[in-house]
Amino acid sequence: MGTVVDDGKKEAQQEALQEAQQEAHGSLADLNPTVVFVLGGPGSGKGTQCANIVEHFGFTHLSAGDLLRAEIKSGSENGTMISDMIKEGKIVPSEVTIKLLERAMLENGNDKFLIDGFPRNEENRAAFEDVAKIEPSFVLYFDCSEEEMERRLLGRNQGREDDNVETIRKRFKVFQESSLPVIEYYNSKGKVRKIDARRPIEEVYESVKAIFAPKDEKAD
Ligand SMILES: Nc1ncnc2c1ncn2[C@@H]1O[C@H](COP(=O)(O)OP(=O)(O)OP(=O)(O)O)[C@@H](O)[C@H]1O
Ligand SMILES: Nc1ccn([C@H]2C[C@H](O)[C@@H](COP(=O)(O)O)O2)c(=O)n1
Repeated sequence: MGTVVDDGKKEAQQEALQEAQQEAHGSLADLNPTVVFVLGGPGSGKGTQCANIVEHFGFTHLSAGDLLRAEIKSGSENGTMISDMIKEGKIVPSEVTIKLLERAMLENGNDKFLIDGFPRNEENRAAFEDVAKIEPSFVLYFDCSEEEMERRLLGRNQGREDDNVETIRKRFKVFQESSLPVIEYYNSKGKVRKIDARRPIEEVYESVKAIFAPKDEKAD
């Protein structure tokens, strides 16, 4: 049985979700955007490859992690909670992340989005489906070994508070336990395009390109 505090928190989360639903029905449904989810372990190269796709295929890149970090910087009332969760490698409640994604999509003006690092768990996936009523066209999955991802993250040098060995290992565990089941879910629907992300950046991009531009079409 939940405590009064738990119940209050759940109620607030539900209210926030409902609010997001109301906003979304009117507008995201009208926009009816093309969405590609970009998933893979921390440091698998999602952001790096998204930058290439944006340049050649006219998508807008929305990184859930970047939106959450911007929310912390903005001084929002959720900032401390988001920051604490990111430092622990934990996944922020869906209603917070979905609101940020929704706002970013609606403000953007494009109708083709790469949504990077989302959905990160079943709660993210189900809540997004519920609120946005959007099915991804497909899911790009960058598959990489933990050893290689750790090497890349420790060399990333962007001053991220979660790029330290202790948090990186927690992020790997969360990826294994919570994010892989989401990839499995989409795989069972034939939506996953898996890419061997252990190779050099240019080689990985060759495989990415083949997915976005079928043989007889050329990227800009
Ligand atoms: N194929 C690659 N080979 C070697 N280094 C790479 C490759 N792809 C990306 N990198 C480097 O690895 C680091 C992590 O890449 P990137 O930020 O794109 O990963 P990510 O999957 O978006 O990570 P996160 O989920 O933590 O945000 C960066 O320093 C990037 O330059
Ligand atoms: N859907 C998401 C995406 C990200 N986060 C939090 C937890 C992650 O460890 C952190 C960094 O994400 P990244 O930039 O590595 O994709 O942001 C989340 O809670 N929910």
